[in-house]
Parts: sequence; C-alpha cells; structure tokens
Amino acid sequence: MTSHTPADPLPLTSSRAGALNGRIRVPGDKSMSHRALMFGAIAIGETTIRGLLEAEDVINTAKAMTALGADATRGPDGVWRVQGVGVAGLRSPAQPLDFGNSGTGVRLAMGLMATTPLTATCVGDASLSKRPMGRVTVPLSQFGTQFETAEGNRLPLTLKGARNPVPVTYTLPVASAQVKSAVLLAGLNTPGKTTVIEPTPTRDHTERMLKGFGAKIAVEKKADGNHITIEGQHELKAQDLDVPGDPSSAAFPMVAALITPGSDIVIENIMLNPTRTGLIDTLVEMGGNITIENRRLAGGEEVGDLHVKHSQLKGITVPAARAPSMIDEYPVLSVAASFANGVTRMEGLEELRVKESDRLAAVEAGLHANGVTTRSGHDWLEVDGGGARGGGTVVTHMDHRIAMSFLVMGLASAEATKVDDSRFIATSFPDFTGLMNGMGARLKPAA
Ligand SMILES: O=C(O)C1=C[C@@H](OP(=O)(O)O)[C@@H](O)[C@H](O)C1
Ligand SMILES: C=C(OP(=O)(O)O)C(=O)O
Repeated sequence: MTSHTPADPLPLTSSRAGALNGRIRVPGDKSMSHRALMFGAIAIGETTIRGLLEAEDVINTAKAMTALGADATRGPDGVWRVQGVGVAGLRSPAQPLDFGNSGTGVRLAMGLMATTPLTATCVGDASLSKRPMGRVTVPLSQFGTQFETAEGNRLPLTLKGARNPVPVTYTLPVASAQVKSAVLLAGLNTPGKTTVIEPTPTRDHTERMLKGFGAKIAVEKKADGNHITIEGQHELKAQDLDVPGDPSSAAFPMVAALITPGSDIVIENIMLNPTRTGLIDTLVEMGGNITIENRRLAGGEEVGDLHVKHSQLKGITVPAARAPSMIDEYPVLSVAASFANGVTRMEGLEELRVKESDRLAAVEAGLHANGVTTRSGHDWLEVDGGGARGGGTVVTHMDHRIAMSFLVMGLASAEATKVDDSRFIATSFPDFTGLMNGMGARLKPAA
C-alpha cells in the first residue's frame, strides 16, 4: 500500500441493485503497464506510455525503475515518460525496492536486474511476503545471479546480479507468465541465446512487447510447447505505447451485468489478446449474452468493446487447459456460477493457491458465508448455482480480486454482501466503486 492508503481496514457493503446501464472504460491493462515501464527503463531513449494503469502495483514498479536509475514520471498530460538507461545500465538502488502487493512487479524486476552487476533488496507487504519466489530464484541462479532470501525462498530477498552471466535454457515447471518473463528479461543482458520452453501457453505480452522494442526474440511452436529464444546484449529502442483496458478488470462489470436483471452495458477498449480471453469464452459457453463490437488492432494487441446483457447462465465444466487464459478471473467466475442453473466445475486451479491469497480457499469461504454450496479438491472447485442468499461477511485476505468479486455478488443476491476490507482494490482498479455505482450499483462503506 502507499502512503495514501488508510491505515485501518475499509469494509464495504453491496446491496441488491436495479439494472446496470452505461458505457464505461476500465483502467489500463496491469500486465502491459508493468512491462511498459520495465522495458522502457532498459531501452535507449524516452519511452512514452498512454493509458498506463495508475494503481498501486504499477506505481510501485514505476518507483522501482526510478530507483534503479531510469526516471519514470507522469506528465501533466497524463502521459508517462521513462528515460531508458540501456540493457546494461541499471544501477544499485539506494533503498530496498518495495513492490507492495505485486507478484508481477517483483518477479519481473528480479529478472530485469539479474544479469547486471548490481545489488538490490526487494520487499513487499504481508501478502507478497508469503508468496513463493523460488520459482524465479531457481532459474535466475542458473545465469549466475545470487540470492539471499527469507526462510522458504520468500521476501525480503537480496539479489546480486551476475557480472558474467551465462545463457540458460529453461523448461517452465509451472504455467506462469511471470516466471517465463523473468527468465527472458535476464536473457536480455546475457551473451548468446536464452531459451524458455513453455509446455502450456501463458499470456505473451512480454514476447509481443519486447519484439516492438526491437529485441531479438523468436517464438517457435514445437511438440513440447513454445520455445521462446532471446539473443542477449542487443540494445532496445524506446517506444510510444498505448495501453488498452484490462480484461481482468472488465471481468467485474461484465459478470455484474450478466447476473443483474435488466442490465445492458458496454465496456469499451478492452484488450482481447487470446491468452487473456478465457473468461469471455467461458461466460459465452454458459449462455452469457456478450458480443464484441468494434474489433480493431491497437499497439500490437487486438482490442474491442464488450456489449454485455443480463443472461440466465447455465453451469458447465471449465477445462484445466483454459486456466492460464483466465487465471485471475476464477473468483468472479465463481460468483457468476452461483447464479447459474446447475453446477459449474472448474479444473486446473492449483496456481490459485499462491496468489495474493489462497484464492480457492478464500472463494469457497466467501461463497459459504453467502449461502452457496461448493465442493473442492486441491486443484478443482464445484459451485452449485441457483442464486446466492448473501448476507455474509467475506474475509478478503489482502486480495483485491476477492474483494471485487463479492461486491459484484451483492448486486444480485437476496441480502447485501459485505467485504471486510476494500483497500486492496487500489492495487489494480482504483475507481472500482465509483465506476460500479455510476452504472447503478449500490456499494457503500459499511456502517
Ligand atoms: O505476467 C503477468 O503479468 C501475470 C501473470 C499471472 O501470474 P502467474 O505468472 O504467476 O500465473 C497473473 O496471475 C498476474 O496477475 C499477472
Ligand atoms: C495475481 C495477481 O497479480 P500479481 O501476481 O501481480 O500480484 C492478480 O492481479 O490477480
């Protein structure tokens, strides 16, 4: 959290609403925003970024880039400018880098710093300090990077970048775009070729955006997955970037409109990269009335406007293969499932256990508190539909997506829902409450 964040929890309630209406825009994509700042930091020249997500996770990345010597500032025109220092130009920060609540921020920055001879300490909040960093320190150590970590490969950690890095070929043991990106970024300042083999495709913003910055990167589709190869020690060229709306943020008004009778909304300018659209596919398969209008290309990504109308959903089985393309959307899908006819089964959910909270456990507890029946295993969840009673208080565990999901539930449940703390919504979607209430929702501070 930042110095502006209130010190005490901010509970919020969400009461049954009438139809939601309006044309809205959600903030810029979080994954692209982190990357735009980081790649701008090591390019040659000034990178400009329009539509950057100005939320705590991304602001912490901007501060980290400035502390590493690449000034990242917001102009009075709302455009961010990053003065890049070159692929070998980052320097040791004077203070520990605080990544707050953000797994993407810290893991990608570790890769960015790994092959430059600097020393940096990385810290985060209580949630981030519980999350596994071994998935990144193990492959980065192969380049010659050294780490001192807290017990169990957690934060805080101190990284000593490799002076003479050696290139690495690494097969991802988990489907994680953060791990893939950390290894590729370490490859940028390493002589020779660094290859990541990705058995299951994950979001590919790093590959696309690095190509735009002029990196020597190639992706080959092979029988054992994507082979992504970076040839290191070539400079990147500063870019002018436009960040489209975040599909993971659009997920909340989208589900809100589907479950609230009479609703008819348009969410404009949403990024539709196919590695991110699993939730849209799933909701359409459940009977959701979602149409994509005005499809176009912007800044190397497909974008479009989502027209969403209230729909009676039906339960389906969501296959494990779809999980990487909707990994952050399962909490809000679980809320949609509680209003469907029949049972929704979600498989391949093991990564939910290591997000800002154990999201599988947090979702189940929130559903139970609001009268919804579920069954689960280590990596699966079944939600019984038929509508939520509401009336429960949800423990959010410092997790923005848990908070927003259960505020969406309250729009259509018989009784209001309450979340114990809404402060962490600011990590990804600062004006969530204003935007939802502007469409007709009734979110307010709990008495
Ligand atoms: O690379 C990224 O920008 C992200 C990757 C995903 O994490 P994992 O790589 O850990 O699955 C996702 O959950 C996160 O919100 C953003
Ligand atoms: C998992 C998330 O983010 P991160 O890993 O960057 O903390 C998220 O935003 O849902």
